[in-house]
Amino acid sequence: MPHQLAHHAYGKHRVRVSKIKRPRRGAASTERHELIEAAVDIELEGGFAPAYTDGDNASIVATDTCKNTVYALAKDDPFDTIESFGRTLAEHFVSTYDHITRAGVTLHQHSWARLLDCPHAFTGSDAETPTARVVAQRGAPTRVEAGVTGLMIAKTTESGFSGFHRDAFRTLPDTDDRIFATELTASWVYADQEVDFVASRSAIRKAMLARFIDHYSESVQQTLWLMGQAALDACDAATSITLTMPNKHHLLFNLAPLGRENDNEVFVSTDEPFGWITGTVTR
Ligand SMILES: O=c1[nH]c(=O)c2[nH]c(=O)[nH]c2[nH]1
Repeated sequence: MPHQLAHHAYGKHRVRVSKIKRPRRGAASTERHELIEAAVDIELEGGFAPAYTDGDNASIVATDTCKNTVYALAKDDPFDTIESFGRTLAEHFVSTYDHITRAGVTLHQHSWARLLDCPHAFTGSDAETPTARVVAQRGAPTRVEAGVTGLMIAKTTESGFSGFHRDAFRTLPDTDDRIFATELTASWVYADQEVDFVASRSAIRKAMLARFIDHYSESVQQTLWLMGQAALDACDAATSITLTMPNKHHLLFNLAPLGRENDNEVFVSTDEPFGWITGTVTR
């Protein structure tokens, strides 16, 4: 046979599920609710090759069934965190179906924060998104990663970029005072599953943000390295962390033709192209 199916996986993406949790039941207007919401991606690997190569669907757990599984288990599981719910889902697929060898579940949380002190009203924000990725694999421990994406951070000084490589194509001047703006994506791996996911997430987020502002940044690369170390120092349960920090350039606008000085005050923000900087820190 001239061709081989080198890799195959399938599942359902963007299954949007929300759950009202009612820790204390009471009258409708006073009962205190929690609202958790996520978009879930499911990817299954295993003995599905005949569906691709022979048109034999017998082994296929339909992507529609994958979708239904999310809602059924959202009912059965406490859905305390995206990490714990992701683990329930991933382990369900591997333990229920003999021919599924690996289930990857990725969750993006839509955060709802309580509106004033109302027991049943919330405000939402789509920017900073907590994430989780859980991989259950037959014969191996389940791997839980947690993270965040879309976390916008900026500082308006205490950042420069100088001394970088000189050659014929370099035009960027050295600077010792610039805007440092980025949209942080980070994900960290837990050593085992007996982790307080809420406390660990909070400690890592706080440590990364505190480190972002506690030094003069020589480059995005240096700050990424410092933030990664701070995250691991803040959470014994995390073994490694990957950060991605696009450089959201704010370029000094040339006001001279308009008869004005620009004393590091007026910038043009550009989306593209952007600097792309990533790194993984381990113990
Ligand atoms: O912090 C930075 N790192 C770079 O690698 C780089 N390259 C660039 O043009 N500006 C910056 N800034």
